Amino acid sequence: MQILDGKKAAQAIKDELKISVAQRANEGKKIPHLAAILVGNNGASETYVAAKVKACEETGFKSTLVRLEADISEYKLLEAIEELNTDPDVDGILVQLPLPKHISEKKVISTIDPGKDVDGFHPMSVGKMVEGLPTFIAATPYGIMLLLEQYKVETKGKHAVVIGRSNIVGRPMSILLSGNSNPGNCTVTLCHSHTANLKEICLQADIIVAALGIPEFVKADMVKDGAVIIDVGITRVSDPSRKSGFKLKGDVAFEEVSPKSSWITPVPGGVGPMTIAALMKNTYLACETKN
Ligand SMILES: Nc1nc(=O)c2c([nH]1)NC[C@@H]1CN(c3ccc(C(=O)N[C@@H](CCC(=O)O)C(=O)O)cc3)C=[N+]21
Repeated sequence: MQILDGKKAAQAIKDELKISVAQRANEGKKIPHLAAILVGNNGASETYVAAKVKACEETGFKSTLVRLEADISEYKLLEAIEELNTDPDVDGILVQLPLPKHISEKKVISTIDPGKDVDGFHPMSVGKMVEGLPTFIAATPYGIMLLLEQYKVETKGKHAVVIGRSNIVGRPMSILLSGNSNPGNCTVTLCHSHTANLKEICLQADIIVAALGIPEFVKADMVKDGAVIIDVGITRVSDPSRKSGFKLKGDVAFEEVSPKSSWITPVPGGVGPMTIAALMKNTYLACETKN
């Protein structure tokens, strides 16, 4: 068993970006600027957005955090996005999900200027990704691809089983892994809550991407010897022995699954930090393309 160390790989990406940004500054060029919108004060969202702002500071990016009340109207939120769309200094826009129930996430995502869509959630970005055209790729699937690349994990000809069909992780992941480049060239099975014989399908997997959001769902008896395990889950479960009152659990039962795996991502320290590194790469790309 070997660890796919997302924390380390993410640091390497941020170090590279930091040098590129310093070089741009030296040449008198514009520095990347990420604007994040946070609606309400969901605890997990606060943590993630704070981590994104911190990553900007570490790499020399400019960042702006726009905080809006949980009861803001959809119209007001769309206005805030339009303002960032037209601000020439802003390169990347991210609206932290999930949003309050009264706001349409689809409408919000579609309002973001596709040239600034560093989350890669806009239908235009998704369409380009499906066609294999250069575009912003959603940060979590992109981060996973970068991690596989960094550790030179062989994917060609492998059977990848993706569990979870969300627009932000499972579905794009299935498309990227089946793509005609490296990493990729997998045969992909996309599983979800209505999949019959999930255990049997998982047992055939050379690569499992667990992105369903149920803590410790993937058990040892679902995993073939030598499989590569990518754990996208990050559920907060209560743990009174900790200062924070919770600990993070992945979608994989790490203790029993890891001995069977060839490669495995830990939680925390796996996919999470790579998500942020990928977002930074997208923001740098947005800046470079525009300026
Ligand atoms: N518009 C939008 N874009 C996103 O990219 C987005 C989003 N909404 N909503 C929620 C998910 C989740 N997400 C994570 C980012 C970092 C960590 C991360 O850094 N995790 C650390 C631990 C952080 C902690 O202590 O909680 C780790 O796994 O090591 C996790 C999850 C981005 N998402």
